Amino acid sequence: MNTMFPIFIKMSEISTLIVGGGNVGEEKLSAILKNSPDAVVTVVSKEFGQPLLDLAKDFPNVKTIERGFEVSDLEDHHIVLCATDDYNLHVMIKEECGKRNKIVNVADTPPLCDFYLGSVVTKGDLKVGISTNGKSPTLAKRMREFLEDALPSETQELLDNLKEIRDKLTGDFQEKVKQLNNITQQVFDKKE
Ligand SMILES: C[C@@]1(CC(=O)O)c2cc3[nH]c(cc4nc(cc5[nH]c(cc(n2)[C@H]1CCC(=O)O)[C@@](C)(CC(=O)O)[C@@H]5CCC(=O)O)C(CC(=O)O)=C4CCC(=O)O)c(CCC(=O)O)c3CC(=O)O
Ligand SMILES: NC(=O)C1=CN([C@@H]2O[C@H](COP(=O)(O)OP(=O)(O)OC[C@H]3O[C@@H](n4cnc5c(N)ncnc54)[C@H](O)[C@@H]3O)[C@@H](O)[C@H]2O)C=CC1
Repeated sequence: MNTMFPIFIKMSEISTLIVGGGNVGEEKLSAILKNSPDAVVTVVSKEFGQPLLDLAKDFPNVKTIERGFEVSDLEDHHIVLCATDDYNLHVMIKEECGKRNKIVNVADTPPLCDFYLGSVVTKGDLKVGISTNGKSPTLAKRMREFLEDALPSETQELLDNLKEIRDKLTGDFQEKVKQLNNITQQVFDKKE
């Protein structure tokens, strides 16, 4: 059983720290920015790979700091992603995050993670997050590809129409729920 609880975070409202600016750091930054171009991210790394620097330069809310990690780096951030090649550093960061009530992801060490990244299917405003409980990131990727193809291209139009209807509905909460359930029932019935 997958007991993780998925949430959708407004990455512009919180501050994220990535430790390590090599390949894995670039992959994690890229995953964040693909979803949330407005994310506020600081990357601290002894050295940076060129791909990360090339990516970061187009995003004013992404800051790169070229030096080793310092425990004080944790203070200004809500979530932390570790992507260095130093396992002992990751163990230390996990421990220091615990003391400060910060949540941490350690890319290649699931037991040190408080949260996992997921595969993400996006159709306009619709977003579906996928987790395999850490069992197979490759299956998560394949499921994303499958759902990207399967979801109808009119999904955004449907959402825009429903938003318009939702804004115009009157009556009490129960009545609105009933009307919206009826309307969406018709949409899904038509597809069968
Ligand atoms: C636990 C987790 C923690 C975390 O990173 O958050 C984790 C851990 C590990 N990943 C590893 C390897 C790979 N990861 C990918 C890809 C992705 N990995 C992602 C998430 C997660 N990866 C979290 C669990 C998610 C879940 O619950 O399913 C995705 C979904 C999201 C993202 O990273 O953005 C993204 C797909 C995005 C997309 O395309 O949709 C590929 C495939 C590829 O790149 O094509 C491979 C190689 C093939 C393979 O191994 O499967 C290894 C072994 C490292 C080694 O061998 O040394 C570990 C460590 C371990 O498992 O022990
Ligand atoms: N590259 C990949 O696709 C995968 C890598 N891994 C593992 O993930 C880890 C990272 O991989 P890569 O990103 O490829 O390595 P990398 O060597 O490209 O990047 C590691 C980065 O961490 C930085 N760093 C090291 N110590 C630091 C410290 N004390 N403070 C701040 N920054 C520090 C380095 O300067 C470097 O930029 C490795 O342990 C690797 O085995 C696991 C799965 C896949």
